[in-house]
Amino acid sequence: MGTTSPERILATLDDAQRSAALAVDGPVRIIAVAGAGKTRTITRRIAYACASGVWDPTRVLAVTFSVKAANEMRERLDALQVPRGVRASTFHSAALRQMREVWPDICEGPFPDVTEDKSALVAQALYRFNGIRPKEQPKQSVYEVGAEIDWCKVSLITAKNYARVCAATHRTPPAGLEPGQFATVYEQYEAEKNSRFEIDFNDILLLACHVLDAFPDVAKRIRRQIGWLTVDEYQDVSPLQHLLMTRWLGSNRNICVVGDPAQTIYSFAGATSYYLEHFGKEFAPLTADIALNRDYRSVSPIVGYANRVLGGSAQRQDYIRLESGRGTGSRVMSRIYETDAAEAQAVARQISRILAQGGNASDCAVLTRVGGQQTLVAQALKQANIPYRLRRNMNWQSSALAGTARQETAETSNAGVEQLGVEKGRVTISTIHAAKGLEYKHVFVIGLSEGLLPYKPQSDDGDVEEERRVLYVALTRAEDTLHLSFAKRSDSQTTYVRRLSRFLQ
Ligand SMILES: Nc1ncnc2c1ncn2[C@@H]1O[C@H](COP(=O)(O)OP(=O)(O)OP(=O)(O)O)[C@@H](O)[C@H]1O
Repeated sequence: MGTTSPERILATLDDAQRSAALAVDGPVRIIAVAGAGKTRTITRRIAYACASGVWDPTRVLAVTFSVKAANEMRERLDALQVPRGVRASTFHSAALRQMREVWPDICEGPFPDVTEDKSALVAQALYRFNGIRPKEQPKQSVYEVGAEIDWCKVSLITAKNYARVCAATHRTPPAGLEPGQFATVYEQYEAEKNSRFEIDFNDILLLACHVLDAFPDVAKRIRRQIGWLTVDEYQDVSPLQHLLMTRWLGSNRNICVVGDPAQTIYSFAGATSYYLEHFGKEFAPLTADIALNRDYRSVSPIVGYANRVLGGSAQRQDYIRLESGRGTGSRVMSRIYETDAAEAQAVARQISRILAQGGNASDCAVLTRVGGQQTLVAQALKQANIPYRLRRNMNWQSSALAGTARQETAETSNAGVEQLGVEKGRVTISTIHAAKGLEYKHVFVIGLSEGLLPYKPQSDDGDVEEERRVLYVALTRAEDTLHLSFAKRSDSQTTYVRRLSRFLQ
């Protein structure tokens, strides 16, 4: 395979992207709005530094949060003919690989198994606490307790500290438990896991932090493999991931972070844009601090709409205004329907029209706040003989482990493909969270009413702000046309009338 010349690698970058790619030493922050080409910029920065001989490819690590994003990065690096030694992976798979590699030097026994069934551990922990047999534990409680244990771990909160954190932050434990009771269940979970000689996903990172702290020789070996570290989606880093990042670096300052504070949509799971915002202080002085504000993805009416949604925020000073990198296009369409079924059928009709005009099904996406909204849309597309696939986000952390059979998102599809031919593909019906990082020519965002977006009118301002960012992520997936809608009632029998989402008023 030939190599691409350093200058050719930079050829398709604009001035701001180019200056980010040229800053190959020391701490670099790139704040990029949606569609600003951050993936393009960081992959070309890596390719340029390797091709020009400044970086040793075998010591380059780029981490991101999902298997999908890591695969995408690897594909782009391959396309740029970056030497194989460059690693693009998730935090979890990078840490797991390191731990498996060094384990024989620090421990006699085998490396523990990564648990395949966290719910079983949680159900067992609840059983030890309340005496209800694991199989009879309410599924919702098991899910919520599992999510809270994850949140504690990524937030670096131990069972011992949990009650204090709840008191200080007015946090309510899940499943009707008191803080002290939840702490007991959390302890039981840890005990059950240890007794099975298993670790969970967060333990991989906790273990890596511990090994890097406690075994200086091993730490030196791991750090030698990470000469240049790039962290993508840095607005979604958790305190645990940040801790690991600092342990990987040691005294090394070759760190590049890239992210968008307006796309933080995982705060509920412990992610925080704090580290992106404070990177300048933490790693001062920075070699480069670059803002990419040109959206190359969306036509200007969509960019204008996304700016309006962010502009309505009390935190708008934290977000960067988008500039359109493309010309003008169709205006954003907004519609109100009588019922959810009418909304779904209208979306199917509009997609039929796009297809009749020669469009591809794979260029269309219907985005929903929650998975439950997808059934009616799927039925309507099926009735209209339009092939589709469903994307739902699984637990975002368990999706972060590459090299297992796990998929980034749960995907199912209907069998109508032969109607259109494979080359015309399928319409994507996706939750907004699962569509993060993706782009489609035609996007339909449905259910834009109070209660659905923002999801459940929430009392906490922080939660509502996160919902605004979720909407922003949805809007900025669209390239050419954007269709917004909501239905007044869930069905014709319901008397409760929904109101338009506050974000669109
Ligand atoms: N300099 C450029 N010139 C032309 N097109 C560009 C340029 N930079 C990026 N693009 C295009 O803009 C779109 C978005 O780029 P990319 O997927 O790299 O963005 P991103 O910043 O990672 O997106 P997001 O954060 O919204 O997920 C892509 O279609 C890409 O090809």
